[in-house]
Amino acid sequence: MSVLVLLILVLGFILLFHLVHLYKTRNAPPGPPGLPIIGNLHQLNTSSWLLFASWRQKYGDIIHLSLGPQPVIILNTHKVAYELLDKRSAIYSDRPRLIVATETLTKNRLLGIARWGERWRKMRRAAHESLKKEVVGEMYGEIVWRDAVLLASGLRFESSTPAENGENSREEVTTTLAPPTWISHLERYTSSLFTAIAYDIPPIHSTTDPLIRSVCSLTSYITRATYPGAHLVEFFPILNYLPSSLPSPLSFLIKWKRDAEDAYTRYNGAFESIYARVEERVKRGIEDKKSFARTLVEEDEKYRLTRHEASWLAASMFVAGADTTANTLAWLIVILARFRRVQEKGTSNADISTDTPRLPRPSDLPHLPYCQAVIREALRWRPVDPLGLPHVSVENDVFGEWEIQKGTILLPNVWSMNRDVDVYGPDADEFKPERFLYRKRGQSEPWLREVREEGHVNFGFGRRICVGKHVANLSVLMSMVMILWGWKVRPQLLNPVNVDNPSTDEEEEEESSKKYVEPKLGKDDEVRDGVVV
Ligand code: HEM
Repeated sequence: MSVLVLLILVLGFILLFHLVHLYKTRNAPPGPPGLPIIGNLHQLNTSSWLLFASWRQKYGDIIHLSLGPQPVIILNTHKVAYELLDKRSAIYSDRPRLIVATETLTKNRLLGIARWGERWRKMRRAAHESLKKEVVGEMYGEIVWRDAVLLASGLRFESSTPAENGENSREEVTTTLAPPTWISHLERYTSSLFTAIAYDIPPIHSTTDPLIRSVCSLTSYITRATYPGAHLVEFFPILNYLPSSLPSPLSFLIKWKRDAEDAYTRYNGAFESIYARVEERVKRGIEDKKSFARTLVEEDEKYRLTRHEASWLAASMFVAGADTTANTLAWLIVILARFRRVQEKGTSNADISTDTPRLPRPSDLPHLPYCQAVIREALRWRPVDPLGLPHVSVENDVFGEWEIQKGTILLPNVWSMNRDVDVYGPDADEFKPERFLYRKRGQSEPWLREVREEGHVNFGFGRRICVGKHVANLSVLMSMVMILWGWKVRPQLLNPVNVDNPSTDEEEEEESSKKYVEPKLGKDDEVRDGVVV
């Protein structure tokens, strides 16, 4: 009898919860129906951007979902994203409450996931002023160049075999790198670059350097912790009140807390001590190159950051920059290997026309429109952040005929926006750098088209737009140009003949390219734990 009463009570509660939910969302934008309590949680998968894009036909540009009690809105087009996230950014610039990643692991001091408020504003201002387009080239151009040289030359030292010298003075070398190796080169490069930008520390040469491991481990901890469904406590915040030491068998309920608190102590110690070293050098008047941390120390009166905030802000640079940039470069390598024509055009654009062959310099980059177009197209075509970063509304709002409740999570579907045929035309799915180029009458060389936000939305929106986008563009372009200048990138051969088939005959080349292992460009194989793909 009592079991029956309990069952009726539970079912009654579920029904009541569902009715309240339906009432609250009666004016929300359209979306797929969900189940009581869990809403649409069961429909999410590891490439939800594809699912959301497919829902566009049925429900439209703006779609409402419920993840448990959490209202979520998917923005599938530029138009709705600009209307809400750009034009109304005073309402839509908070981040979701993340008990593990934001509150416990980073104490709300990591800029990318910090909640909207006074601390975020202070940190954002300091970051914005030190990473503006006008200062980036001048402050970090040399560091970016040095690390790009190290990346291109570093690729040479694994299983390199000198080939016959060509007629020109460049020695030709063939290197075969398995994916984990070339990807770890990219990770070494971006960790080295962004720790140098943050603190002006010497370049890191080894892929197994402890600093690299630590940067990668924090980034992957955060990306895993921010993925929806990663921790039960995000759906049941009451678990946050359990003491850190629960006896077994209940201790698993609180393991996330012990792990995140220990990790916070470790990372905080490392970030504060590296920042204190920069402070010490500034106080002693030691002349160093510019670095982000150095600017924060020198301008501390202006920005009014505590040391705790400043040291986490400096760390925010490499946490936000290293993984995104390494993955963008990884896609570029796949693209260069896959599209030979693109590589050839890029190489002739990067082979700077001087009489003496020399390494490309940052000052050459504005004169390489084809290479710039390749970067834009790579970001558009294979966004490393297909669902951007979530924004949260801080007020109730009305958009057209719909209501958007305070506390709603808005997910910009970058993937869908970057492939919108209404914006890019019927060839939106194709990799085509030429879409960003045009020719002036009477001139043979192409020019880079002026387009809004470089023709893609990978860097996000409104007041939370990527603060490091100018450094990202500079470093990705410099390193790609350096790789093109020094290397030919080829997929590994199934049959190791014709590595560099000099044939110019189209058909023969087409035939020989069938012997290459096609790099996988499937839609389902691209997820690497978390929000960065
Ligand atoms: C290709 C590389 C990169 C991509 C695709 C990328 C993308 C993004 C995106 C989508 C956001 C969130 C925007 C939004 O909320 O609407 C973001 C924020 C951010 N990015 Fe980047 N980023 C890249 C490189 C970098 C680099 C190199 C740095 C640092 C030097 C950096 C620093 C940041 C920071 C600090 C934030 C947080 C801003 C805030 O929340 O106020 N990013 N980035």
